[in-house]
Amino acid sequence: MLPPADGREQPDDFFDFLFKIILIGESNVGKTSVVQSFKSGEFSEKQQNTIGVDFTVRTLDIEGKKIKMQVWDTAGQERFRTITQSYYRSAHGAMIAYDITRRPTFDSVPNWIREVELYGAANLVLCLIGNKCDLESERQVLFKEACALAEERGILAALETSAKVNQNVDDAFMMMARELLARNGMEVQQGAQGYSPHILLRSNSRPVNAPENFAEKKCC
Ligand SMILES: Nc1nc2c(ncn2[C@@H]2O[C@H](COP(=O)(O)OP(=O)(O)OP(=O)(O)O)[C@@H](O)[C@H]2O)c(=O)[nH]1
Repeated sequence: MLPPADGREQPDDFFDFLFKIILIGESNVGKTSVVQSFKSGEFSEKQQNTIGVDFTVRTLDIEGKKIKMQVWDTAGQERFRTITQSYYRSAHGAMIAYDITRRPTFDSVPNWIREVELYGAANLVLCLIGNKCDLESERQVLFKEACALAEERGILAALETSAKVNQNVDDAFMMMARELLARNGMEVQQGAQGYSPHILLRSNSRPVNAPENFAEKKCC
């Protein structure tokens, strides 16, 4: 959408880019909490399990552009799988979340990648999110394991987040937005040098469903 040329105030729903991001992963890994943290910075210990799909919107300002992030928070429970799959196709980016304190939620990440490959659009950008990193003493998954998986599968970034203490949540969405802007021909800097040790940003990620030779792979 182009801004009015006469300098009039922009309406609330003005934006330069609209990106649709889907959050997927096993039940109770904290998808709804991450979205809430992104939207309002708030956290609640008690969350209802998501039924189907919930929508949230937040507008980011990146290098003078208004980026509307429409985030689809999906239910992790198996019984909603058919509903949630129908949302993959129109997503520009997908965040696969796991819980760093529950190994099986990380072990199932390849299944979620397969879902995205099956039902997602070409060129969909993928991020991996290890949530609940505030619970360090209960950790069952090392960050380097997530990094290795990201390298192996051509995932844009691996991040450890905490919705509870609002750690790295905004960074995850910012990275996704910047990558999508770059793929839309905008010149944007990722600024990865400022990120924490719980963030791996790969410069040569390969979009899901893109040919194998889209980008060369390199090791950590
Ligand atoms: N300590 C801690 N607890 C968290 C964090 N994120 C979420 N939780 C808790 O984990 C539980 C599950 O969180 P949800 O956000 O409902 O998980 P979900 O992945 O959306 O679950 P489904 O809707 O079933 O797919 C809740 O009790 C949250 O309070 C976090 O970063 N740290």
